[in-house]
Amino acid sequence: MTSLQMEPSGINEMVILKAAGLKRVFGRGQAAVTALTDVHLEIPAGSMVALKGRSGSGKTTLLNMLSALDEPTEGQVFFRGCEMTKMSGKDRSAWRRKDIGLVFQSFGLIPLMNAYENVEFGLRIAGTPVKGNKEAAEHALEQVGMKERMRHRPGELSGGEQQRVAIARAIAHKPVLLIADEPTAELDTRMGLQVMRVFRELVRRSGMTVVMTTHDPGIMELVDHVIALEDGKIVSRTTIE
Ligand SMILES: Nc1ncnc2c1ncn2[C@@H]1O[C@H](COP(=O)(O)OP(=O)(O)OP(=O)(O)O)[C@@H](O)[C@H]1O
Repeated sequence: MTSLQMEPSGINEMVILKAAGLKRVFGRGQAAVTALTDVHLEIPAGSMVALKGRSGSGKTTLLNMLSALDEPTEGQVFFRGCEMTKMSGKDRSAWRRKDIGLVFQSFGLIPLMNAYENVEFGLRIAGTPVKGNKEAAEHALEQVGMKERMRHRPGELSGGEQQRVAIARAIAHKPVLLIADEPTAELDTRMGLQVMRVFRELVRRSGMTVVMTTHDPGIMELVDHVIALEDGKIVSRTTIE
């Protein structure tokens, strides 16, 4: 492992996401909690990056800033050089729907819908035109190795398979950036590795960028860069050789 320089610089085509001077304070006065402070980073396009840190270190808060689900108290977030923190809420939502896929620890599948219906429904609620949705949903399920099981409901699938369906739902609209909050936390080691393999293939085949949080040291070895947080600050950046 060597130290990774991800200090802020000018607009760089190879940088998909950049954060400059991020700070996030929740609440006011005596009850104020500073969840993030002085965060600068650059995420290289087509890489897998893990944010690590103890519970409460600010990982989810940072992911929420990077995906524009939440706004920083101070600082800026740039996507391909374009400042997201300046955009209106409406424009940010439109950007998120088009360019970002979101994956969560708890899968979030609808129990009464089979795998295919979950993915296709995800496309519909994101406002993707219905024409082409069937092909897009099937292609996404194929990419995660779940096409054969697409008529199965979540209750008939293992945790790892459910998470793969959730990933298919997140990538069906072909986002360039996948943001995943503890995607392997509910899974055993073998299934966690399956999910990581799926991410790796998405990066390799379609050049997607994956930014995820994790507590698991085994998972961290499988990414390209690890950013460690402590008390809301970045304390180390490591490139995995
Ligand atoms: N909406 C909120 N209101 C007040 N404090 C918050 C809020 N969200 C997060 N925090 C606080 O900000 C800090 C960072 O929380 P965050 O969820 O980002 O940590 P985390 O590293 O993702 O933790 P975990 O691994 O447990 O998910 C914590 O002290 C948390 O209590």
